[in-house]
Amino acid sequence: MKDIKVIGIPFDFGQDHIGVRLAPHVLREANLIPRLQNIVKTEDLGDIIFPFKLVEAKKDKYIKHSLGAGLGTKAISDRLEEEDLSKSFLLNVGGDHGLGLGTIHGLLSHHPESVVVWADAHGDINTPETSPSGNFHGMPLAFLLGLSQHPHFGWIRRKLLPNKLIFFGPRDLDEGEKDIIARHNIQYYSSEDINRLGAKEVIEMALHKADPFGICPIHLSFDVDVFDQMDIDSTGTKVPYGPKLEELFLMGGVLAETGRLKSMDLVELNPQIGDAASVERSIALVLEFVEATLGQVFHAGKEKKPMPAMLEARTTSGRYL
Ligand SMILES: NC(=[NH2+])NCCC[C@H](N)C(=O)O
Ligand SMILES: [Mn+2]
Repeated sequence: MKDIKVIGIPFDFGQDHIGVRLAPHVLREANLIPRLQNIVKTEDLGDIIFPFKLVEAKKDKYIKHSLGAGLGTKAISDRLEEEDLSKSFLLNVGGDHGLGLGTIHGLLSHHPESVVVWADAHGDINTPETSPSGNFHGMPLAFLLGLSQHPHFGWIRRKLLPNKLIFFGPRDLDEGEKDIIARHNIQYYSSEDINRLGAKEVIEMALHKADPFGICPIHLSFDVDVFDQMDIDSTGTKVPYGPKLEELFLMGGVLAETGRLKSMDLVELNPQIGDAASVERSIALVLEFVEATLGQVFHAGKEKKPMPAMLEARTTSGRYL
């Protein structure tokens, strides 16, 4: 890989907060692009444009904003499909996690054998029928695996195989999700597993099971709510008992060191949640995670840079005392 391509995806049809659509903008304001330029040549492809959420004329019984979610994810997939990614690392900056249907569907056209690591406090694998909330950001994986049908998602034509999916850090699963995960035998490592077995060991074991020959490209779909709620404030669906900061940074590093990490979603940062200081801390932490992971993708084995935002989060969170 020669360079990084960044695409902003202010997709917010997956849940009710509108602040997530501001994240690509605030991350650029916080110097996302120059910081990546320090690692390797980086091109900002700009944003995919979506209409604002409208009050739904007729409420869908199962999926809120289903028309926006269906058309929006199709637009994302089409956009990524036409992009030349042969020499580039792709960073998709969301937006809510519903966009993962679009990004991964689009990426599967380039790398049909991809392994997907879903780092998240949640499963995001509800079908419209099992979803307790009707929020599409809790459903993208069920569509990707071909477990859900809906008229606004009739465009879906690729499938992610359940054995290519790895959950890292989930701790808030709905009953229907637990069923789906068990039925399809999907790899699942909770914060407790990670703590007990070690982040490096867990991720290596998981990759080995998903891809025994170690040849498949890897996509990391990183929901910032995978961080413990004490470590990050500016996200819409926080959950306690997350993996430790070090464990998450290590996971990013181990994926990078395989040499096969080709793309990443960064989702659910919401700069409208939390006071000014915690918004600033959240942004700094997220940027540092991206920087540390991509630093390892392009300069594996080199000495790591100091991580002030992580240390700051450690001292303010009260979790590591
Ligand atoms: N990407 C997220 N933050 N997802 C939260 C999903 C929460 C819950 N499981 C639901 O289906 O509504
Ligand atoms: Mn998620």
